[in-house]
Amino acid sequence: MSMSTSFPTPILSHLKTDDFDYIYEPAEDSFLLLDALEKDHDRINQLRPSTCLEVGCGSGICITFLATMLKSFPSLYLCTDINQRAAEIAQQTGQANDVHIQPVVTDLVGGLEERLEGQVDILLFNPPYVVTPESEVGSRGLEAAWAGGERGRQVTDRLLPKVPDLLSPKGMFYLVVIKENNPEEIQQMMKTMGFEMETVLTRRTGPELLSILRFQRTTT
Ligand SMILES: C[S@@+](CC[C@H](N)C(=O)[O-])C[C@H]1O[C@@H](n2cnc3c(N)ncnc32)[C@H](O)[C@@H]1O
Repeated sequence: MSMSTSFPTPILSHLKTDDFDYIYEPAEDSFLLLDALEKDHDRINQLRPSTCLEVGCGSGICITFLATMLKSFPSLYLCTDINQRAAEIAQQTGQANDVHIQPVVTDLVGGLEERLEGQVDILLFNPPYVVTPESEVGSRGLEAAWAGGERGRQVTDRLLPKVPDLLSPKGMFYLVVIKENNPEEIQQMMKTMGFEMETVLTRRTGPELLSILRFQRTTT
């Protein structure tokens, strides 16, 4: 039986206004990902996740929300960010919400791949998805939060080939995209790696048509 449960948005009152000069301030994309996780609560619960990983955690709002949602499971909540300040703040966000998350400062999942091989039950990525000149990609500061280069896919496309090695057999990968990222092409790329895609939620906010995509190994 499916139960509709509502989980609180993580407390962020420990953040100061000037923190957002350095890290990504949660916005509609972040909140859409929270809504998608809440919508998928039963599905995620059934997986009994023991290792969850968010790439590009920023303030830590998403991985903290997931940890809060799954509080009854003893699970490892890891997150990475290329921005050191984001990693520091994400840890504080976990503490402020009474959950333990472990941030790592690295590029995508650099240094963790071997250790996490086949272990990740839930993988989250709200990437820098805005279409920008290629030259704007590669910062370790605030620009890294949105600059996605050509079609807004430069960073996302580096993570996709790593997903099959990271995910556990029933693991699920949640990805935030906008229409300009060409989700249909991402679907095809992931299909060749043995994954099927479902769109969990879609929402228009201003000029952005945002979607949350869920990938899981194709069942035969
Ligand atoms: C759109 S923000 C999302 C932040 C947060 N997850 C949220 O939803 O509010 C993208 C995040 O990815 C991080 N990021 C960008 N490139 C990265 C990379 N190569 N490796 C790890 N993190 C990266 C940025 O620093 C930023 O915190």
